[in-house]
Amino acid sequence: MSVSAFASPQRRRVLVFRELPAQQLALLQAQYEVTVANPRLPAHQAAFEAALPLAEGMIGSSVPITEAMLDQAPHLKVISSISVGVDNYPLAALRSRGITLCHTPGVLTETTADTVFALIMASSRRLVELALHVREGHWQRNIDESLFGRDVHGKTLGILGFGRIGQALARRAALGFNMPVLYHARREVDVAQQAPELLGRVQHRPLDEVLSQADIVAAVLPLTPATRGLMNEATFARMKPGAIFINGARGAIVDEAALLRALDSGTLAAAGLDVFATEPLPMDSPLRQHPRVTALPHIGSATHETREAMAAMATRNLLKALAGEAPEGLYAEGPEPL
Ligand SMILES: NC(=O)C1=CN([C@@H]2O[C@H](COP(=O)(O)OP(=O)(O)OC[C@H]3O[C@@H](n4cnc5c(N)ncnc54)[C@H](O)[C@@H]3O)[C@@H](O)[C@H]2O)C=CC1
Ligand SMILES: O=C(O)C(=O)CO
Repeated sequence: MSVSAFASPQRRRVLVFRELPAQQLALLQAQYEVTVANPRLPAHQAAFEAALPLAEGMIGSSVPITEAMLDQAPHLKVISSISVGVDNYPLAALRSRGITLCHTPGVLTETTADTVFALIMASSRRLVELALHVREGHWQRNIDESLFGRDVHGKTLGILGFGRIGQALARRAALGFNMPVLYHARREVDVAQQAPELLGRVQHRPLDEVLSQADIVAAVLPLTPATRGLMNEATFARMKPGAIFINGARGAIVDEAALLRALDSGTLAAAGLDVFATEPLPMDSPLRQHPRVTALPHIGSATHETREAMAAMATRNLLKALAGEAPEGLYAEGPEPL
């Protein structure tokens, strides 16, 4: 991606802070003066900062937007995130400044649930480890039980967060793999109304019960002040000995040092992680090399189809919101603060 600006003083300005497909960029350029500058790239930082003072709209993802940036952007009306998670945005500051936040719920739900289920399979059946066993030439005779995995079908799945992705994950587990599902969420879901196909197959339980009864626990809830560090020394200790932990949410919901201790003490048999406290995962993180960790580079929604759908939805959101119309992906905080 190159830093680009198409100057024309009278047009309203939009700042694109992460790569956008050409088609979406063209839609923006047809109506707005567009600067493309990703502040995570040193070569783009100056252009990003120079664009803030005139920007009315911003679109992108994976960049923490700070109050200091908002201070530099007095004309900003809309931020359109190419993500469903909104933990990169200072929600209270946006609210108090009257800046609209949009996101991309729904279009990535099924793909992210696929990724989380893939991590469940990979961690339980040791798929990555055993594929490397073949690739590295260690398959010289039939494997013995030291390399056996664990069944997935029929095991109890605990889901932390039972919204769009949690319910899509439950469908895969309950309907495809005959797994009883326990879930922990801020409130009980009316399954008969929202997911009738899961009636009788999922149960809402307090966190402690989900942790102590599930064979596999998968986190798919947002990162908020209430969920930061949710999985820590005490909560890992409540999990079944030999259980598997999967994180498809955000890295910071987990105390990574406590996770490593839980793996090394034998509390956890394995962990499957798509997200990390620091991304990309630092080279010296012990999670990179741990034999019982399957680590992915935050690919929950990373398919061609889904990333295109997210970019298209985020672009529509931005154009609508800047036109003063109601965008499909308006981020609205629920009745309870996050
Ligand atoms: N790994 C990846 O690439 C991806 C990760 N995600 C993460 O997944 C999250 C969930 O996405 P959706 O299912 O679309 O969201 P959603 O809003 O539909 O569902 C969130 C669920 O979490 C629950 N929840 C929220 N705060 C809670 C708390 N303090 N305690 C217990 N439960 C709580 C809610 O009650 C709800 O059941 C996103 O916020 C994002 O962080 C989303 C997409 C891709
Ligand atoms: O949408 C999100 O929140 C992601 O993590 C990436 O798709």
